Amino acid sequence: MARIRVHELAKELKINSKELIARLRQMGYAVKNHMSTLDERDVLKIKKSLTAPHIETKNARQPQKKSADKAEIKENDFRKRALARKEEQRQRKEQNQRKILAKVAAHPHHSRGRKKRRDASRNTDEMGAERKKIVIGDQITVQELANILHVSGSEVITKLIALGVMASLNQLIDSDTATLVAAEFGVDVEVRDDSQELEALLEDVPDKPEDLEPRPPVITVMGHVDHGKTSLLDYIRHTNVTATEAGGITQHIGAYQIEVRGKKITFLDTPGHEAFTAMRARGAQVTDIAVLVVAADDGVMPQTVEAINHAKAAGVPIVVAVNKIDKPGANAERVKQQLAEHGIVPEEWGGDNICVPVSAKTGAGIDQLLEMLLLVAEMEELKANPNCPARGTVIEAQLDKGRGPVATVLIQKGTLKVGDIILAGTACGKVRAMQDYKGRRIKKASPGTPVEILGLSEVPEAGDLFYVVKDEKLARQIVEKRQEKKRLSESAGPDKVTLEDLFKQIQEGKVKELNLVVKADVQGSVEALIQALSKLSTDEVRINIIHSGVGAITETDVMLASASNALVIGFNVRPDANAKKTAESQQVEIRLYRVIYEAIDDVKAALEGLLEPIYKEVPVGRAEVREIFHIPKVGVVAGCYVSEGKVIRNGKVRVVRDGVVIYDGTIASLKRFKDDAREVVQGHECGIGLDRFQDLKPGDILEGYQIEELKRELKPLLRGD
Ligand SMILES: Nc1nc2c(ncn2[C@@H]2O[C@H](COP(=O)(O)OP(=O)(O)OP(=O)(O)O)[C@@H](O)[C@H]2O)c(=O)[nH]1
Repeated sequence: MARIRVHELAKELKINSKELIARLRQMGYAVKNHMSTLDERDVLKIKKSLTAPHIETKNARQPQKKSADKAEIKENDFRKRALARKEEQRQRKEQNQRKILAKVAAHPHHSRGRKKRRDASRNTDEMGAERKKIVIGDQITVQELANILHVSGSEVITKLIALGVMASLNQLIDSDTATLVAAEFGVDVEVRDDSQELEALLEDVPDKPEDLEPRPPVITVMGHVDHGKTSLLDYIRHTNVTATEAGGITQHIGAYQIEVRGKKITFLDTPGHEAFTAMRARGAQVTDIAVLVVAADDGVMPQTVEAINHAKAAGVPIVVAVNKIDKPGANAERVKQQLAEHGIVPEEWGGDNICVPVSAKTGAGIDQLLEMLLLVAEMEELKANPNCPARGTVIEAQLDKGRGPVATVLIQKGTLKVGDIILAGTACGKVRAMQDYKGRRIKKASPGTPVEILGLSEVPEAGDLFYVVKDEKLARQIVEKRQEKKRLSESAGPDKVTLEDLFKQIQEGKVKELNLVVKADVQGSVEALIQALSKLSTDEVRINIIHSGVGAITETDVMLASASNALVIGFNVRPDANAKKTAESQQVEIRLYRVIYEAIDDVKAALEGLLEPIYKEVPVGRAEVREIFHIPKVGVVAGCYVSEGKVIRNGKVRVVRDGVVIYDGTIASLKRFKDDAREVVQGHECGIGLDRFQDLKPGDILEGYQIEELKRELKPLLRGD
């Protein structure tokens, strides 16, 4: 089925992409940005619903509104729509209430009071005369859905299983799935996610070309250990910053700026591709140009290759500084040759990469290097609009005893001013004070500038994006929603590609490239794997080996995979302890193999959709109901005999009467004599209470079961080890 991108549809509908995205999200479509795709069927539905007249259009047509400021209308659009919806909902609720009361009034027993009235309303629902409606966000945990549906968690899980979705109580399900489940209970769902509407307010609006002005490039220095990254950064700082400033740098922040022939260059002060990729893994892209430092006496080393691949994966241009040329054993030509083998071809050899021989010790070549950075910046046409509310990225942040949360931020567009209301991650506040990299108090900061700010409510994380927003109330609302989301999604983890769900994501158009990081014990295996895996590319999805190397899987490999949404394939190697930990926290899939063709087969099977996980119901035990007790306030408890296996409290259970399943739910209470028991094994008697089921009879059979995800017959150990 043909797919259309959101921005194309927006163009067709003559509205801007941002507005369309917000509308689509309100309608329950999980669109990420203007490049997200929609299938034809959805497009038809969307067109139909968006071209239908709605409240705002009506209002806009009223003559008295004509004079209203269009820009203001747009700005308040989301709020207005939310208010209109709320009002509509309130009216509907009132209407329903009236209907229900009218029905209750017609009911002969209505005078019996409240309880009856509640029952009456429930009956009306059950009869289908009035369908209940619930309002949910774009995702919800199984337990929360069960709560608002007033059913047990296990009932929701059972419905989910029937829909082919395996989820535990704490797991998040999307609104589409929740809608299907609710429908099973005769309940309609309205999907309304304020947080998305709020977040949409933060979305970047593309600037008009005439508003853009050149901004300083932001540079990260990378390279193998001891090749001179820190020395180079220090040399540049001292010759270009300290020497001109009496007293030098009083306040050291995570980045600094220099000026070359009146043009500024911003250097990030944490060298190395690890920090660079860690930021990227958080969704922040701050670096414009990578300076790859290679010691001329040592040549290309493993971390040089890593740095190259990390920069390439980020699509950042690389300028090579061939360092230590003052040393006797220096051989810049050999370095260039080695670099060419890794796809970094010097300009003088017809390639794209500028290589500058330098010495961080004597300073030779450094001016030329800076000139070259400006040249590349010019070619990259690095521009930003300085005249809009500021936004950018947190470079580093910490809690200062005296000053509270302190964050170094890089302004990426707009101008940040003292007094602005900003939010970053789950922190917000008013900018109380700003300092530049020299520790000087400043009142405003323009794009490309690193500044240290005070005034945030908590310490944000490096890599958090920051935004200036209109008012503190809005900032707090967004932060609250984010905190809520964070709490909810902690159990679910981020949406990463796994081999298991690769096919699904390909089908949904979410994945067009499968990025892989390949590690093996020897170079021969690395090459064999790369060759065979690369050949698996299909029309739908391209296999992209973003990094490969010999040796254990490291934390850096995992961060790179996380930043690039890649899987890690290890052949005869293991992840080290940090890599394992990071893989867990970042939800990166590491697949380990001992036979090359198994790795190939797996990826192939995943591409063809043959790697679907398999779920199986596993019996746990059986109990027979011998006697029924009616216990006041508790309800029905069945005196049972465990005839097979065991019975587990909170376990799933089915009630079978005369071979027919009459209940499917959860064991709510389990007692052995008078005491609560976690489980009761075969040959013992126990008391069992079921969740929301009272109709037990002697002779009923209780069948306990569990749902297990079957590991496929994969030899390798998956995800960690
Ligand atoms: N002769 C000479 N020595 C250099 C040059 N650049 C750096 N060094 C020396 O090389 C060693 C390592 O330099 P660093 O700047 O610490 O290297 P690095 O890449 O930052 O190292 P890590 O932070 O450990 O990754 C130090 O002893 C420096 O003095 C250079 O251009 N010439």
